[in-house]
Amino acid sequence: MTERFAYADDLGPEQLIELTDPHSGLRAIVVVDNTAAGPAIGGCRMAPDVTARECVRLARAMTLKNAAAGLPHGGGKSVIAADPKMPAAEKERLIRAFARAIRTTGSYIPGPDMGTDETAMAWIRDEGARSVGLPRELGGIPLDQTGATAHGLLAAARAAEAAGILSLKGARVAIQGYGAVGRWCAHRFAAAGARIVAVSDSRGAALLPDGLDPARLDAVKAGGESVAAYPGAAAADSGAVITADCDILVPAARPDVIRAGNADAIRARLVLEGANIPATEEAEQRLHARGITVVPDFIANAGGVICAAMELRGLSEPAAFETISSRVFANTAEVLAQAAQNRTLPRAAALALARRRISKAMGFRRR
Ligand SMILES: NC(=O)C1=CN([C@@H]2O[C@H](COP(=O)(O)OP(=O)(O)OC[C@H]3O[C@@H](n4cnc5c(N)ncnc54)[C@H](OP(=O)(O)O)[C@@H]3O)[C@@H](O)[C@H]2O)C=CC1
Ligand SMILES: O=C(O)CCC(=O)C(=O)O
Repeated sequence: MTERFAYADDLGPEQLIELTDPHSGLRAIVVVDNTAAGPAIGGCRMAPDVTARECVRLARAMTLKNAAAGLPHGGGKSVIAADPKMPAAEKERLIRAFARAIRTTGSYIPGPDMGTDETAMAWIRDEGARSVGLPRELGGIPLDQTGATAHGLLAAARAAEAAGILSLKGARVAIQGYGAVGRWCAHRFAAAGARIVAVSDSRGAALLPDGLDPARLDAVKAGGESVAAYPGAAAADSGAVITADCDILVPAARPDVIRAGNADAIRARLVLEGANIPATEEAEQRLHARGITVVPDFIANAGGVICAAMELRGLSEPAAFETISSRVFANTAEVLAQAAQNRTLPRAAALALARRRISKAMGFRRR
């Protein structure tokens, strides 16, 4: 029996649920990690190669993220094992089957994540389940369409700038992933005076030391091509972005892309974790030893879930965005200051911050 509880520790997970439906072909996992602070919020991911372990790790990242951001929410996550690029009608059928299956799975509220978007959240709501990150027409603040997470990542960069790590103006930025998070990062960092020197998607990368224009990147993607087709840029493998010559690296795609095997080749001075769990523990330690600052995922990419929580409370879009920048800036500043003072990794400082809040919330529970 013990192998059934291989993931359990002092925080969770409270629930790990496998969902299958032979009729629709649904195969999904929901993990509700910890609900001491309130109902669990976390994205619903669709990818062909997701695992239960990945979902457990992602749900834990949400527990830490929501606590660090001071939200009255616990952490959860769900993964649907399927190709997100399947025909639209098939995808809608699968998401709707997922929604029907989670109507009774307790305390979990999904939002958009890799392979899902605002429309998917609307289908979930339409099937009678809860969801956040809804289209405006349903009273939502569409967090992917508005770039909520990138807004927070820029605030994290500004906090790093205030801590004297680098200057944003003229900084060379490399971004892995050109979806909801990566694309908006390109736009926001470029607007803040940085230069986007490398970008990738699932099919390849584009590198241009003089700078890629986000509007042209959008046009390339809108034409159905990979960013690697950007006119005048050097095309490379998707992975090339990780070790590109840059000042700021923003991984904004898959887990564990920064690992022992490539950590020593990273040339950035600042890594802002836009993706969830993009670096292994060993890799973060190696980067720290080389003087590279890593702002951990659950601090840097909290913009999306802050937006989702503000939507649930009926706040306006400008108020939600103001909350994102102030909370992500303050948390990043605090984590960097604590890490410098205690000579620890920023992740260690961030964990201490989040765990303090979770412990307090858990202290109010019946024993
Ligand atoms: N959406 C949000 O608000 C939030 C998302 N995150 C995290 O950010 C990450 C990205 O999410 P999101 O932007 O929503 O996802 P999307 O599905 O919108 O976009 C994912 C992007 O990653 C690209 N991609 C997939 N595999 C690879 C690969 N192996 N190498 C390079 N690029 C790849 C995709 O390529 P292609 O364009 O070819 O499909 C696409 O451009 C995830 O880790 C997610 O959990 C974190 C906080 C909030
Ligand atoms: O609810 C959301 O979609 C955003 C939260 C999320 O999944 C994340 O931050 O990874």
